[in-house]
Amino acid sequence: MAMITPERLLAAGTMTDPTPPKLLVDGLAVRYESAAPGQYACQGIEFRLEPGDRLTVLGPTGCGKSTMLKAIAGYLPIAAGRVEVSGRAVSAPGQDRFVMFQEFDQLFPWQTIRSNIVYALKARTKRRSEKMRASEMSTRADELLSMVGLAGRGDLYPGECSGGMKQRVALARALAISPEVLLLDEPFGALDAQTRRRLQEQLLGLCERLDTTILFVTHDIPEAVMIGNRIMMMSAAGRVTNIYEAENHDQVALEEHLRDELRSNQTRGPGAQNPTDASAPPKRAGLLGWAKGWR
Ligand SMILES: Nc1ncnc2c1ncn2[C@@H]1O[C@H](COP(=O)(O)OP(=O)(O)OP(=O)(O)O)[C@@H](O)[C@H]1O
Repeated sequence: MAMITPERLLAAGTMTDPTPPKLLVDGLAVRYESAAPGQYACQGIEFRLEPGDRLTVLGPTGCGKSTMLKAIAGYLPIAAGRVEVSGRAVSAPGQDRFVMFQEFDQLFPWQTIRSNIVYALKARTKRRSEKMRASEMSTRADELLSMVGLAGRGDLYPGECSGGMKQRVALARALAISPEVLLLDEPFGALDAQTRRRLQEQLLGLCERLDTTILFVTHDIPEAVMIGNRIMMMSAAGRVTNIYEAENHDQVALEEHLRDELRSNQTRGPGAQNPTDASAPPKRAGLLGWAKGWR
């Protein structure tokens, strides 16, 4: 059974923590307009991430992982609960969050990959009212390209890049924006196994180096365990069933356990996406900020 530590008491809001978490998701529920009354794509989602946390999200297909991510990004309205970044409520997209999707076409095709990154640097300096000369931006863009294994390739256009290269550029661009929270929705899903592995390693290295907070949706259990310091499992009903602290578990045993849990979560359990009373807010998961043990 999981111990109640001071950290968990803090997380549960029973003590006062002066520093707001990097990302707070508290009782989040999202409903599409076309859905039946009272039917939520995800509901009762609760977690909090501190700087440098990497939460990976697993769950059966259609359980609401992308929906949750889009709501956190501010692209979808919140039906219940709240989302905060560093204590600021999220109600629309903002530069404090950056989303990276699986599609390779997030770059401006008419600009070189270096210019794509310079564009992001301009956005960041404007947001922070910083000053950076054009030559500095160009140098910084080349540094970022080197960090993702694309040294000396800055003059290429997106149309001249492979899928894996474009995802590297997208990653470099995300890092150039330097968001408070990086949201990734199966970013490497369409890549071959070798490229995927290399990008996973690069992402992990960069996140550790830059202390980036990430929320990473994936279907791939080894990827979830490799990237995440926390792994969140969702049920077909769009609810959180468990959050694991990766470091507390043997990697192989955890992967096996997650495989079993994912299999049993395929079936829609009690409290599925259809609370009977449409006006009532969906029930909370009761997992805010702490990881349920499974041993
Ligand atoms: N634009 C939309 N309009 C209406 N319903 C939607 C829309 N997008 C998704 N849904 C529904 O919301 C639910 C959750 O979908 P979502 O894409 O978030 O799941 P997911 O867990 O990310 O799926 P997958 O693992 O297959 O990518 C599904 O029942 C889906 O049909």
